[in-house]
Formats: sequence, C-alpha cells, structure tokens
Amino acid sequence: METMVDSTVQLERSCFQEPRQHPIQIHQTRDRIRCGLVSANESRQIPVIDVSKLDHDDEQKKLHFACKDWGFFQIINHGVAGEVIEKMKTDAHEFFNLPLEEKMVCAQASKVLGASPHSDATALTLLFHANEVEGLQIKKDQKWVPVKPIPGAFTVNVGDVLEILSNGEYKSIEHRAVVDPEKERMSIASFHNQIMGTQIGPLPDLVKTKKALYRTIPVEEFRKMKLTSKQDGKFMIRKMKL
Ligand SMILES: O=C(O)CCC(=O)C(=O)O
Ligand SMILES: [Fe+2]
Repeated sequence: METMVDSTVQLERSCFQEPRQHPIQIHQTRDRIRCGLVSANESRQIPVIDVSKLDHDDEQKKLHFACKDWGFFQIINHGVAGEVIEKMKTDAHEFFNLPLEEKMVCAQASKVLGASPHSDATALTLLFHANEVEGLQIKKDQKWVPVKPIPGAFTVNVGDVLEILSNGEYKSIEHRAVVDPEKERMSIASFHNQIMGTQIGPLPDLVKTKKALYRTIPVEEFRKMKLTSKQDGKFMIRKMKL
C-alpha cells in the first residue's frame, strides 16, 4: 500500500502579492496515515554536486551525468548562508504550528497536492529538508531509493520541462514521500518554471540532427493541461511525447 503525506500546504507566492514564478510547498508528514512496507534499495545514493567547483570540467561532467542518469542530486557549498537556512527551518516549523484557519488564508489552498508517486511538472525543483527525518524516495531501475539528505544541502531534481527541453537527455524521475511511523517530517519545495510567453519543447539545437521526442507548446497551454489533468506519475511527459 502506498504511504501518503497528511498535510501539504502550497504557498504560492501569489498569496503574498508577488509574481508566481516559484511556488513553494511545505510538506509535513505525520505518523497517523496509511503506512505500508517500502521495498527500498538502501545501497545506492543520488550524486552530490559541489556548486563551488562548477567552474571545473570534472564537476560539470558530474552534473551532466547526474541529470542524465539520476534526475536527482544534492548540492553542497551552494552559497546559501547558514542563517538563511536556519530561518527557513524556523519559519516552516512556526507555520505548521499555526492554527489551521491561519494556514489556509492562501487563495490557492484548494490546489493542495500530496506526495504519492509523481514527477514534477516544473523545470527544476529545489527541496530542502527542514528536519532530519527522511522520507523522500526516488524511482531508480524500478526500485525506490531513499534520499539521505546531507545537513545543509539542497536536493535538486530535473522536472518534466527540463526533460522536454533536453529532448529526453535529462530525466524527470518519479519520486514519492513516505511516512516515518515515529516522527514528523518536514520539507520545503521550491518550484522553478519557465516564464509566461515562452514555449516548452525540445531546444532547437538538440533536434537539428535528432528527431524531436516531445511536442512544442506555449507555457500557458502546458500549465492549463497540468491543472486540468489527473496528476498521476509522469502524466505531463505522457501528454507531451510524440
Ligand atoms: O516532501 C517531499 O520530500 C517531496 C515533495 C515533492 O515531491 C513535491 O513537492 O513535488
Ligand atoms: Fe515532487
């Protein structure tokens, strides 16, 4: 049986009268929910990219292969100050300690999502583990691989849009969040998308000699399709495949 998160609150920046470029979700996973056995492959781990070394060929290659082979990686030495990270954690905890009515002021609250198996219909997702409890798992070679967050690191994943832009070279990987029977888990996801008025499709340079594997459509149409579709696994990739 799939495990599920019990409470996910989507904090679209529009709630705060700012542009909606990077919606943020805070996930809180508690113990009361349907909980099942997880057949996880503990022996493998997602790659770790050192952002401070990205001007070197070796680290760039590592990043390329991380996007190609895993679609998921952690970044360290990313330059986000420790105080900023601590503030994110305390804000997330304070937010979840608010009474329910106060959390639901967001006009987008009806679009709350869970973390059953899915790929992100974003370009890139940055995920921060706001406490030490694990729960994120990614699908690798038909097995669920648990992500072991490095303290202070961000987990990055290639979203459907990047898979499409790269004409399938980079992979948007299915993932899910499972519950810990003992402890509460909290994570903060920040979604990065293309701006309105642009197109989503394989980059022209990549399809000069190769066949395009996905359709090209305006961002607006992509978003509309995402909101009106049943959100199941890699549903946007299925819709965009040629
Ligand atoms: O809670 C997590 O770690 C996963 C969240 C997630 O997959 C998402 O928000 O798209
Ligand atoms: Fe996700």
